[in-house]
Amino acid sequence: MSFSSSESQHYHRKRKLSLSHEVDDASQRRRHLKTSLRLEIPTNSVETTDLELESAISGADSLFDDIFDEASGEETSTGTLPSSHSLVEVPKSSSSPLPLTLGSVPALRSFSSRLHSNNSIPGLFFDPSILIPADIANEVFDFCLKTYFSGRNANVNQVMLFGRASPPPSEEHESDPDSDPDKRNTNLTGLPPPLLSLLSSLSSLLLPSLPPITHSLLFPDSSSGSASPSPNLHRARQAIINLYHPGEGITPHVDLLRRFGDGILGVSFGSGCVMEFRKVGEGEDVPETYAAPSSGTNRLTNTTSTSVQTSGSKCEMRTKAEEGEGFGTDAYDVYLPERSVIVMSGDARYKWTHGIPRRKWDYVEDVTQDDTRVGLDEGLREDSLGNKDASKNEATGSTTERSEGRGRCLERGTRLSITFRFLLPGAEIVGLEEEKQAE
Ligand SMILES: O=C(O)CCC(=O)C(=O)O
Ligand SMILES: [Fe+2]
Repeated sequence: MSFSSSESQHYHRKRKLSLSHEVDDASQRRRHLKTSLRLEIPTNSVETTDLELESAISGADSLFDDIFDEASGEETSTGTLPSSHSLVEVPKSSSSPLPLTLGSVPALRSFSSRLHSNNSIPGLFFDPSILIPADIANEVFDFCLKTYFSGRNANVNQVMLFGRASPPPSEEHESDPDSDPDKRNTNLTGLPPPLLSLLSSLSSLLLPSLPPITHSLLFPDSSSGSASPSPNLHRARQAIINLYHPGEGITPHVDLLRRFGDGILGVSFGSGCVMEFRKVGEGEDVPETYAAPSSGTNRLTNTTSTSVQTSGSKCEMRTKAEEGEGFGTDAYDVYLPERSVIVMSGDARYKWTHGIPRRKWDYVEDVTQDDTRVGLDEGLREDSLGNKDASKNEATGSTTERSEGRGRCLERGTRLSITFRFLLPGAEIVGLEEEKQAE
């Protein structure tokens, strides 16, 4: 199977929890599984095809062959950081009450991060006070649930959409003699209108806070004030939509180095959750493989990563001794409230893993710039969590909140995330490796 991203297509992923298996020996990691993918051409619903794809799966936690997001198993490159983009993120405006980069001014993050490291993550931009407007969030959330995850897709939990690359001026002229900008920016992009509106509102929302070079990385077509042209200009955009039920998470990973460029933009809908960041050690293989959202065992979380362990319907702090040994030196847990936006570029994209622990509750403590706790007043709660109004999450069952010691336990609801990335040249042709393996 192969396709060009210029043909608008999307893939539904079916969760097959029964196929989960634990494999410790790296040589036994590769498994051939039947993975059912539905290939659809969504623009004007031209065609729908069901494919059975024989493919390889790698990683002990993996439930699927992830032809787009997992390495083939041998891919262990540490990647090189594009020299044009070695970043220390410095928000350029002070218009936001909490403009921050992680590590410099984390307004809210889960307790464990404070225990393990105070270092920042260059290239990670996260400001919990920057929230996408509720009406846009609701529209996108409802649209995605209805379009991709209900009815015959009720067992799907991951969908990939591919937007067209905007062609260089000469090609653009050939393919669209009228050069109608409206056409280029809407129905011909391949992404559905609610996602295009989301992108446009994200671009405006982030413009005052992101460094111009980062803004131009994420929104190469917009005028961000960046002096240098974006490396992502004319690259196809991928939107990966993940649906997490309470208790589900995603294995720590670095997004595929050979498939995606720099600049990853993620938005949370429906519920918040903790995202864990871990620095990849010197000489350590970059873990590019990951499991799609699932409730399978996450050994990293269970044994080493958090000072607060949650299970079932309980949220309780664990003592340090219960945490286990082996935790690395650089680690942060960041609570991503619903409607919040996270940006990974530079080191954050290439040298740190991100993952979501599989649990139903997150224990979250508010901290300020100098790591002093701030009061849990209503204003802060509303700003940082976006969850002041408890009735607002009725549809998804999120977010029950309980005070526990020095922080709060937040119950997860159904969370949907949309992550936007750019395909590297050549990465828009997929499936060749998988076809070979299937032979
Ligand atoms: O759900 C999220 O926010 C993260 C998803 C992610 O990391 C991925 O799909 O690569
Ligand atoms: Fe990722």
